[in-house]
Amino acid sequence: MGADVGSFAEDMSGKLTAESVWMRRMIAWCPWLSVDDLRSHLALLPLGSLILTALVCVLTASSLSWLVAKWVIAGAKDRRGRKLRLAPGPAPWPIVGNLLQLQRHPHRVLAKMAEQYGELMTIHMGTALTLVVSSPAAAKEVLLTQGTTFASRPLPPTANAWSHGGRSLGLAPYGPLWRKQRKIASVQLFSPRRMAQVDAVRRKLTNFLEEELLRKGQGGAQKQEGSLRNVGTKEAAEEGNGLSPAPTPLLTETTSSSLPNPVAAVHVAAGGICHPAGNERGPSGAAGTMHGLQPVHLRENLFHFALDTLTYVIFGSPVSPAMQHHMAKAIATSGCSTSTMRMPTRAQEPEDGLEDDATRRIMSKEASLHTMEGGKSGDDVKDDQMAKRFYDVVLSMMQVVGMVQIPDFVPSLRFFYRGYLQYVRGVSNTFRALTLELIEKRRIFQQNVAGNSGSSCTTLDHHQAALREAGLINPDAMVDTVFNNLSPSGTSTPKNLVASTMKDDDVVYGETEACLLLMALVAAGTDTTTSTTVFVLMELLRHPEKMALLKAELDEAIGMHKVPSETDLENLPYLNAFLYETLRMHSVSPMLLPHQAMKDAVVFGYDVPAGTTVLVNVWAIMHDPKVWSEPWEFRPERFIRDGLLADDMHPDGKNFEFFPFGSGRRICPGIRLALTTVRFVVSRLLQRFDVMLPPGIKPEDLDLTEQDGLVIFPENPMPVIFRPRSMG
Ligand code: HEM
Repeated sequence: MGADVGSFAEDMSGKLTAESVWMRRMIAWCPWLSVDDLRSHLALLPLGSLILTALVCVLTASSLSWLVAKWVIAGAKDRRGRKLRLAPGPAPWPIVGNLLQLQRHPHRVLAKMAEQYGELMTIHMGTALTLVVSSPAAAKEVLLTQGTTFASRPLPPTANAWSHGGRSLGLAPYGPLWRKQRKIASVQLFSPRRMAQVDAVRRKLTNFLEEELLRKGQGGAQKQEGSLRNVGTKEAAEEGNGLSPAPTPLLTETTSSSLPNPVAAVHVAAGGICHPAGNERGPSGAAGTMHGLQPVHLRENLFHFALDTLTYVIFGSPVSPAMQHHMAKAIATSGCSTSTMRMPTRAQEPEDGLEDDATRRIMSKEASLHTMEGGKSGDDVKDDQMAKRFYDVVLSMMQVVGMVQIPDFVPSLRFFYRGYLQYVRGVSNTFRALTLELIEKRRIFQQNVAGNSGSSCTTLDHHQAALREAGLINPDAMVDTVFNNLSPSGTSTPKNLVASTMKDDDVVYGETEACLLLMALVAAGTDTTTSTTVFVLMELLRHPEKMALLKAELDEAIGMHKVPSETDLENLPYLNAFLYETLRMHSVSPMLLPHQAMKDAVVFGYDVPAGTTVLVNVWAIMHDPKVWSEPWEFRPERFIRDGLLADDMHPDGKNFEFFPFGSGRRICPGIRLALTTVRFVVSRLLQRFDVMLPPGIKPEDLDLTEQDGLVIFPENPMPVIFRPRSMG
């Protein structure tokens, strides 16, 4: 160092500038630096000082904003000027508050924060004061003890645009309109009578689902009429059903080794990487196949199943392409002349399972209950794509309404947001148009039933009779009661049967409100059930030994062939425990839907001003080691006591350690429908199939990380092989 300083002094002799003084100092402080080093880096000085200045500015700004925020929180006052005592929480940034921290997996981030700040925590979603609830006791307090105070919903611009100003059941503020919608839903959809209807149609639709999964697994083109109904049964063996018993494997087992990543290979085999919207296109390759069966993506198939169940009960008929096919078949086999009807065969279908355009036209024209001779239904092609359109619209809705949208909470940014809101309104309007289409078709159908007494087999009443007989038309759909007097154009306010029986008629309840109610039921009932079923299947695949236990329980109690009744399934401890454990691990609505304080309140000594958004982090509670031992372990056994399902562990909203459907006034009204549906589908699939991972994939390869949205779903769902058990 001495030499360096000496040479430096020589070089610089005679011009001892401020710069050289600075260099000397640097060398004195940092003995490892040489003069050459410093000279070569001299050019970087301006950049360095710029960065330093920026850093200082950022630090100063954040400290100041932190102080300001602290001051704002500490100084928050109520309307009477009284100083508020808010629950503690992380310091917010100016303008955006804590939003930037919540961009991915907000339920997990908030659970982590709650470890530091406690069961009640204040955060700022932009300018919106938000209370986060993360313990059973606090959840009970806000959802039950003070349930009325917190029963409302906040309505940020996205939700507002989606729900036409909060007129949709799930997003409506607590008040007369919500009460009326909820009551109509309870009486008209969730009544025991209607649930019996659901049970009947579910049995039928599950058969079709099984067929569809097998058809897709076989590559989508094999002829399989009636193939599955008998799979694995004695009758099948007698009939020589092509699949049973133990047919010769169609292909030698293929592994995905030609592709470097087995998981990627499987997605390719199942029709491409499964993007968030669930790519369910037909199989296109042999990688990942087993006994000639290819892996099938689950989301769209299960979604169609849930959608068909609901559209049958609500609008009178299923809408998925597969069901359109079955309806066409029912008409064709009913004795009606087929001269006007070209029956599509499965072999004609393109691999994605959607029929070609000509077939679509035929099916929508001839087979759909919505379409009658004389073709009043308008666009036939659109008709047959209805399920796809529902699927797209519900997924878009889950994404737009479910994600944390910064401008929702930052009014000053809304100007840049108008295009987005336009888009949300567009999605909502598409949904509404679809719903109105179904309502209109039902109206035409009913008019025809009333007015058509012709007996010709080419008239609609013949088709309808055939479909009724096949159980594919619902003679008593919910929409008939909700809209008992639809106008032909569907635009004027219908007289509403239900409305006239309700006491709180002070509320406007017209076509828009009725339509939004039906939309809410379809939206809330499809993706939730689908996602839960997918998570159950994924957990079964992740735990083969538990799948074996569950199969053994089903085999022993029900056998492989009997269609179980609801009571049969309700009484199976392991099946229910498995479902509950899945709901605990992967509650598809991890923070329920947001609630809102309707008036000033005090919770556990903390002030909660009117208008505060309340997020109940049920995911955090169901993963809290203080509440659940080893919460990260998947252990259905925790729900079983003395060999029976523990009766205080039901997700009916009474147990605040386990309430994936919420609790109190806004509890999910579809709880029973959801539980019976998932139970039934899972049981039927296990009775009929060996549900398997594609070759090369190990249980531990399964990634169940959640994809964010209003309803969460596995980000990378694994396609699955459904092998008829008779082949095993
Ligand atoms: C596994 C399936 C399901 C789960 C996990 C689930 C969960 C939930 C949750 C957590 C809420 C919010 C509760 C709250 O904010 O306190 C909710 C609300 C709702 N759910 Fe479900 N749900 C499921 C299936 C269904 C089904 C099948 C339907 C109907 C067809 C349905 C209809 C609704 C409606 C209409 C609401 C809004 C209730 C209101 O705001 O008053 N859900 N659901």
